[in-house]
This record gives sequence, structure tokens and C-alpha cells, in this order.
Amino acid sequence: NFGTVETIPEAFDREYLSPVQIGTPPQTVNLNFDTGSADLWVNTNETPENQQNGQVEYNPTLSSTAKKMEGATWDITYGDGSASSGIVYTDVVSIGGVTVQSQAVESAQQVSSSFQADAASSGLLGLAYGTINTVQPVQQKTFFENAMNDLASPLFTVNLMKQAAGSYDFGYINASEYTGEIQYTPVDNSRGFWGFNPSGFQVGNSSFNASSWYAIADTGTSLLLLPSGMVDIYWSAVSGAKFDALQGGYTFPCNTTLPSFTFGVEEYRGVIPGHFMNYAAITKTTCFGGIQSSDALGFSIFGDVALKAQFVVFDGGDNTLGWANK
Ligand SMILES: Cc1ccc(-c2noc([C@H]3C[C@@H](O)CN3)n2)cc1F
Repeated sequence: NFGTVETIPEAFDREYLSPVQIGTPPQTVNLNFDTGSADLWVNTNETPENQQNGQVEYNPTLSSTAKKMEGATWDITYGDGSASSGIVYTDVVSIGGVTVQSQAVESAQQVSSSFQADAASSGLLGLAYGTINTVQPVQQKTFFENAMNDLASPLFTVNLMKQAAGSYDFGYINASEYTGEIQYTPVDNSRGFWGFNPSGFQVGNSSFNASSWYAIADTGTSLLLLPSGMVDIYWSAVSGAKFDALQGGYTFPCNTTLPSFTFGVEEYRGVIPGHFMNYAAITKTTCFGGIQSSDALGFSIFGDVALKAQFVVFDGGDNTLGWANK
């Protein structure tokens, strides 16, 4: 079978939320689909009231198909230091008409401050490899891994948009969502991520700089995080841009016209329009850049700033990533 679900951007496209049905009768919660992690966790009746800000909850006691996974716990920390932890149920989970009968649903008994403040999001749905799922003592599979063998094709596609509704499609490739040909490239999943090797980059209409390095495709990260050498070259082309240690990255005058950023995947060239690199206004006149350094992380992240300019195929059958412009 196959299915499609809409994904809606929050402010600044900092995250994208999609409706997920859990339990019997179905309870709908909006979750942040994250190809950079592998836990499906949600605010529930067990999440302390003082750690919530109106989030919609999943209540397993109201689901006839919910089963507690005795002795199981989970505990996750994300790239920005946010964290959550708790216990585990299994229940029926459906996304866009694709149903998994027994999916590990992780109930949050503790969420850190930035999750507490994120009122629109009821939790995260991991779409990375299950090898980095945090449930103990028995590691659990992701929704996609559980659904994959029943899908028409063992893949999902990601079509994020700038400040508009996009979609996650499961089991099929919708040719109306992209232009040109899809460029497939092998995935390095040795760290549990959808890792790949970009082949270079280009700022605006200048020459292409061939270079091969490791990066991950991560829908849960807002920005495009690259080696500082590339980031410095990009911002050196923007008059008035500067590295502002107080803000923790490059800022630039909001009224500047920004050059596009093109990345290579083998012979393919993915183009990110210049205005996608304006992440958010800090003051009326100073804006924060969407391309920032990944040096502190140790690896590059193609987050939403890049992904919302692309149509991306996550193929779990042959472990490849497919890239196309749109
Ligand atoms: C408040 C909040 C904080 C972090 C994240 C978050 N989700 O995915 C990721 C990236 C980084 C890596 O950990 C896996 N993907 N970060 C989401 C939030 F709603």
C-alpha cells in the first residue's frame, strides 16, 4: 500500500508538523518528522502538567489496542541539547493511510524546556535507522521500518516547502512533486543517519568548487550546516554579512539580495534560491543566516533550509538518497 500526509511549517520554517493517528479509536497528534533520529515519542497523560503548554496528548488508557511494553524505557538528547525520556507502549499508528499494527510509541515522562515551549508539537517521529533508537532493553524499529515491507516501494519521499504545505509520501514517487531527473546516491548509514557524500558547492553564478565530504539529510534540523570554509565563502559574497559571536553565527543586513547556493550530488546540481538563506530577522534590520558552520558538530547537516528547495527520496530498499529540484 502507500499513503501521503501533509507537512506544515512552523514560524521561520524552523520545523514541520504532520498529523499522525495513534490508537483505537484513533487519536490525532501533530508530530515533527525527523529523518535525523529514530524514536517516535509523544506527550501523553503521563507527561507532567508543568512540562506542557497546551500540547495535544495521546492517552493510551483511552485506546483499546494500547499495550504497555513492560520494563521498557527511552531517553534521547537532540543536537541542540534538547532532551526527553519516559516509558513505552505499542499501539496502532497510521500516517496518511499507511498503518502499522504494533508500533513502539514512546510516552514522555520528562521533556526539556524547548519542547515544553513548543505548543504546536506533540512530539517527534523518527525516520532515521532503528540502529539509533534509544529504547532499552530492546531497541525498537521506526514507523517506516515497520511499514516498509508492506509498501508498494520500500521508500518515503520528503517535499518540504518554504512557508507552505508540503508532504511526506510513503511507498511511491509522485512525479508532480519535482522537475528533471532524480539523482540517486549511496547512503552511508553506519551512524544510523541518512548519510551521503556531496560532491561540491557553488555560490551564486560563480564557479563550482569540487569537494567530497560527509553530510546527513535531516528534516529535524532547521538550518544548512556546512564546513566553515564553505560558509565563509558564501557569506563573503554578501555585503554587510559578519560572524556575530553573540548571535552564534553569520548575520547580514535584511535588505541584502542573497546569492543562491548550489550543492553537488555526483553530477547533479541542487539549487537553493538566495532568499532561502534568510532564516529570520533578529532586529528590524539585521537577519540571521540560514547557512551556518557545522564545525562544532563534526559533520554537515542538510536541514530544512536545503531540503525545502528539493524533492528527496529516502530509499530503504537499496539504501540510497534521491535528489531532484522542484
Ligand atoms: C525543541 C526541539 C529541539 C530539537 C529538535 C530536533 N529534532 O530533530 C533534531 C535534529 C538534530 C538531531 O538531533 C536529529 N535531528 N533536532 C526538535 C525540537 F522540537
